[in-house]
Amino acid sequence: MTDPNKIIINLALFGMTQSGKSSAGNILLGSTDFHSIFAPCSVTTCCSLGRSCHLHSFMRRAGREVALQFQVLDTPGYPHSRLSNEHVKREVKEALTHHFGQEGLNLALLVQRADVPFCGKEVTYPVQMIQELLGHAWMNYTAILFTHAEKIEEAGLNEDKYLHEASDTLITLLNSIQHKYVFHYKKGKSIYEQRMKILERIMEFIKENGYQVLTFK
Ligand SMILES: Nc1nc2c(ncn2[C@@H]2O[C@H](COP(=O)(O)OP(=O)(O)OP(=O)(O)O)[C@@H](O)[C@H]2O)c(=O)[nH]1
Repeated sequence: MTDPNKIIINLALFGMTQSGKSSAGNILLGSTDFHSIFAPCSVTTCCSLGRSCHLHSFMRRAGREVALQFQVLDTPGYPHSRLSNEHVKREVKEALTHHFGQEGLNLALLVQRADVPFCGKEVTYPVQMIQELLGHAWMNYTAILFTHAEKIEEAGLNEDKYLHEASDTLITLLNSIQHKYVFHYKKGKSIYEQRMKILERIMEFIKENGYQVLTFK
């Protein structure tokens, strides 16, 4: 029987090689489960699922504290430096079915470096994979997690200015996903504060979507 005082939130990370998926996954989980390292090629080759500890004092329902647990699926970069696009797509599809087939996916996070312009053919590949694997309702279940956001501040911009000056491709994508985005700054605040800021925002998106999930067969 499901425990009414516990909610499991299922997230999947998508993005280009070295966009910061594993690192973002570790922040979300509050762990170092995923192997995250700088490399001039793709590091992650298989999908893997990480689970966070239960988070208390984060959410209340009907006057009672609800424990939240996040499950995060890390995926290989797309495009990948060694694996074909077909291989990566198959791997991710199988992992989604295996881990979230029944329970369902709450949110797909497109992990995108804020310091890499969102233009050209390759940046759209991960979006295409999300569309193919999530189906026609993909936009209700997708948010962008911008990594390397500290570069925005270093350039003397802020989030609003950055988005105002963004490429047409990014603006179109943001419009399709109803402006669901969050910036990750890898400096300043403690890891705990960075984590809470991102989790709060993600929970807002999930709540706005009525806690609906996408299942995979
Ligand atoms: N400065 C900065 N570095 C970051 C940020 N996010 C990730 N990195 C670094 O970028 C490098 C690659 O990060 P990963 O998390 O391994 O990237 P990935 O997308 O999982 O990489 P692949 O598995 O190769 O596709 C690591 O050295 C991270 O520490 C960020 O927000 N700011």
